[in-house]
Amino acid sequence: MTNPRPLPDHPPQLLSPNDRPLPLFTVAQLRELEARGAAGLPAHTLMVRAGAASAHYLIERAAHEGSLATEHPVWIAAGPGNNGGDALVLATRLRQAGIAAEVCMPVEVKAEDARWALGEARAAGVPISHVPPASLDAFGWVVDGLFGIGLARPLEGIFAELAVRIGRRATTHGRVLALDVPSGLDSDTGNVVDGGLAVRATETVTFLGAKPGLYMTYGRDLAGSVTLAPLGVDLPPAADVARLNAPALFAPHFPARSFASHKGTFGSLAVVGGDTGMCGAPILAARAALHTGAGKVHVAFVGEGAPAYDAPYPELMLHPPGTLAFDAMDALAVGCGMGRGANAIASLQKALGCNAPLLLDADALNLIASDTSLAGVLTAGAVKGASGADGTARPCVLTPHPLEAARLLGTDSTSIQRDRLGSARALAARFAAVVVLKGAGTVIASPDGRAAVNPTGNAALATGGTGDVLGGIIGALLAERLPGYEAALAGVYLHGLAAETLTAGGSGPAGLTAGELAPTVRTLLNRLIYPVRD
Ligand SMILES: NC(=O)C1=CN([C@@H]2O[C@H](COP(=O)(O)OP(=O)(O)OC[C@H]3O[C@@H](n4cnc5c(N)ncnc54)[C@H](OP(=O)(O)O)[C@@H]3O)[C@@H](O)[C@H]2O)[C@@H](O)CC1
Ligand SMILES: Nc1ncnc2c1ncn2[C@@H]1O[C@H](COP(=O)(O)OP(=O)(O)O)[C@@H](O)[C@H]1O
Ligand SMILES: [K+]
Repeated sequence: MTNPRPLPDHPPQLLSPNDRPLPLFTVAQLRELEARGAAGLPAHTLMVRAGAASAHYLIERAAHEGSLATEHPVWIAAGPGNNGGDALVLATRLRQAGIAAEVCMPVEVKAEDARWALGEARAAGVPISHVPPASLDAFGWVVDGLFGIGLARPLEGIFAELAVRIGRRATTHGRVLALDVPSGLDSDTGNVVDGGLAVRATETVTFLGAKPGLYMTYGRDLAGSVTLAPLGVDLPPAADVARLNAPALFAPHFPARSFASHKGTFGSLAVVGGDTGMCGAPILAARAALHTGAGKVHVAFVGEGAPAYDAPYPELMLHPPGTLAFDAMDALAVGCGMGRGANAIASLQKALGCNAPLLLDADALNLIASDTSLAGVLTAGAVKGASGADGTARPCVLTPHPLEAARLLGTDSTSIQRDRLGSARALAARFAAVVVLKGAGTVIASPDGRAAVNPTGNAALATGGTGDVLGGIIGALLAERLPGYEAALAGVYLHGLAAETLTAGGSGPAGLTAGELAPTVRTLLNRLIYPVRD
C-alpha cells in the first residue's frame, strides 16, 4: 500500500450527524447561504475546502482497511458543474498525498470554479479520461462527483449509464463515496429528480449544511451513511429551517422521576379504538404506552366482544363501549382499529369535546377527512385553546401515513410523497395540530413552523401494527405532559431507534413483530432520558 503523505492544511472538520439536531437546508436556502459564505473569501475557497474535506474523509476512512492501495486506485467521476469541480480538487489532493487516483470526465467542466479545478488537476498530473473503463471492480474506491444540488433534469446518456454502473458497484463491492449528494437525488425531498435515475452510494460527504432529502424517501438508501463537512462556514439557519430529530430537541421536556412521584404524576392515558374484530390494535398501543412510562393506561373499546382484560398485561384497564369517562383522562389516543361506524364517530366527537391532549391516528383521521364538521371541531378546539387554564391550545398530534395524509389534504399519496416536508407543514397549518407524517424519514411538523426529519427507523417497521405502537408511545408522552411537538419528536425517535436496536440483535429487518418494540422502547427511554447515576 502507498503511504499517504499528510495533506498540507490542518484537517477539515467532519461531523457525523448522528444524534445532532442539525439544520436541514433546502437548495434555495443553501444557494443564499453559499453566496454569503463565499463573500469575503478568496476565489475557489469553498470548492478547495470541499475537495480537501473529501480527501481527508477518504484517507481517514481507508486508513484501517488498506483500501487506498496503489494497485487499487480511486476512480472519480466528474460532472460538468461545480460538483465535478469538487471531484477534481479531490483527485488533485489525493495525488498530492501520493494516492493513486484517476478521473473520468465525460463532458468537460463548464462552471468557472470547476474550470480552475481542472487546470489544477492537470497541473498535478491527475490522469483524466473522457471514457469510463470497462469495469469498476478493481478500484479501491469509486467517487460520484457527477452532480450535486444543481441537477435540474433527469440523468441521461452517459450520466445515466454511469449512475447505473456506480450503483451496481456499490451493491457488489461497496466503497462508493458520493460528493455532496448522490447524483440524481433531489436533496430537498429525497426523491429522484423527475423520476429518472440516481447513484446509489455507500457513504456521502455533504458540504456546507445537511439536506432534508438525505434522510427522507429514497435518500437513506441512496446516500448511505452521511458525514457533514461544514467547510468552515457558520450557517445561520432561518427560524423556519427544519432540523434533524435528535434527543437534544426533546429530552429536556420529560418529567423528573423523583422519589416523591406517584402514578398520577405520569398521567392517565385512554386508548380509544378497537371496533368488533379489531381489538388487537388498541391493545398494542396500550401496551406500548405502559412501557413508555404512563402512570395508568386504559383502553376504551368502541365495538362489542372485547376481552375483559389483557392476560399478558393485566395492568391495562379495559372498558366496554361507553363506560369510560374521557374527561378524567390526562390524554386520549384515538383511532387504532376504531372503524368508521356510529360508535366510532360518537367516541371521536366525545374525545374532540374534551380538554385533554389528543393523539389522532388511523380511522380517527379518516373520519375527519370525510366529515368537515369533525375537522371544524378539531381546529376550533386548537384555535380557541380548549385546555383553557393557561390560555394555550391543548396539544393535538395527528399521525397519518401518506395515504391518510392524502385524504386529509384532498390529494393522492404520490403528491404527498413528492414533498413530504411541505405536505406535513401544510397539514399542520390546515388542522392547527402537530403532524407526524409517517414512512421512511418520518416528518414532524408543528403549526408554529417548526419541523424535523427523523433519522431513526428502518424497514423492520414496515409491518402491521407498528403505527399503533407509535400512537401508544406518543399518547403516553402526552399523558406525561410533554408538549405536543416534543412528544411527537421523542416518540418517533424512540420507536425508530427500537427498530434499529432490534435489527442489530437479529430480530429484523425481516420478521419483526410490532409488539416486540415496546420493551426495547422502555430500555432506550431509560438509557437516554433516565440514565441511572452512580
Ligand atoms: N458554489 C459553491 O459555493 C459551492 C459549491 N459546491 C459544489 O457545487 C455543487 C453545485 O454545483 P452546480 O450548481 O454547478 O451544480 P451541479 O450539481 O454540479 O450540476 C450543474 C451542472 O450540471 C448541468 N446539468 C444539470 N442537469 C444535467 C443533466 N441532467 N445532464 C447533464 N448536465 C446537467 C448543468 O448544466 P446546464 O443545466 O446549465 O446545462 C450544470 O453545468 C454542490 O452540490 C457542491 O458539490 C461545493 O464546492 C461547495 C461550495
Ligand atoms: N421503511 C421504513 N422506514 C422507517 N419507518 C418505517 C418504514 N416503514 C414503516 N415505517 C414506520 O412504521 C410505522 C407504520 O405505521 P402505519 O402505516 O400506521 O402501520 P399500521 O397501521 O400497520 O400500524 C410508522 O411509524 C412508519 O413511519
Ligand atoms: K454527487
